[in-house]
Amino acid sequence: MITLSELQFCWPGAAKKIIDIKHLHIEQGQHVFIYGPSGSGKSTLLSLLAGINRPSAGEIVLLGQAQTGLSNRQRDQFRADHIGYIFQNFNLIPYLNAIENVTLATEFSTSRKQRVLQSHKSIACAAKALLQALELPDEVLMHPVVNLSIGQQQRVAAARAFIGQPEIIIADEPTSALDSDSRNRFIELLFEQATINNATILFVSHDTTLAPLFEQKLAITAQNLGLSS
Ligand SMILES: Nc1ncnc2c1ncn2[C@@H]1O[C@H](COP(=O)(O)OP(=O)(O)OP(=O)(O)O)[C@@H](O)[C@H]1O
Repeated sequence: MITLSELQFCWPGAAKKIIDIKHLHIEQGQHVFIYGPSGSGKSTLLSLLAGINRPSAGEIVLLGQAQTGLSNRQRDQFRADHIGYIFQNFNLIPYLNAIENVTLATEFSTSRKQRVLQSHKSIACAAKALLQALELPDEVLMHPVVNLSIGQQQRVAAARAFIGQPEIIIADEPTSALDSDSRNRFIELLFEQATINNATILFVSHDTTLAPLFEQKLAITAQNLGLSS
């Protein structure tokens, strides 16, 4: 569950607010498509939700936890425990293999590690199962990810976001380098994993042909923000 109230954000030195949201509520488990023109503030909004930047005013409540009162360290821990982030450029460690890249996400969160070990005999086994569910071929599991195709790296990035069942998955234009068949299949796989965990997905893309796949659409423009179903 995500609630934003009177949320404002202005980059230091900028003349006007880039984010100005009166109220927004997203129920747990929703798949939300966030779109808007280049420069409208989509990535800025994600950085606020992930606690990377702090709002200039207003409140973000994630999973019942108000984020404003948290210290930087507490926000970092909250992110490690509850948020899986799929970056546009994936941010994988190039010389580590696929399984190592995925297990890394649990190194910063005891709760994610414990959740994994409730259902798997090791973190590596869980990483392998997730990568297989996301259709990464077995023969590349042990290759350094720098040698993987873009579509394969994207699956590793998704598995890293999902391991340990974080409640919120943030995906910032993760499909921009893919053809339309691979794009749709990747989104289907994301939804399958999210449904297993009842995770909320916040998915940013320029590609509005993807919007019908999502239950909710969030349009961001320079002036306003609206949610539709
Ligand atoms: N670190 C920063 N410091 C100052 N201004 C920034 C910073 N990051 C982004 N901005 C500004 O904030 C505005 C919104 O940028 P943002 O990256 O959030 O847009 P976006 O909608 O994600 O764009 P795109 O679709 O091109 O990725 C832009 O005017 C940008 O120049």
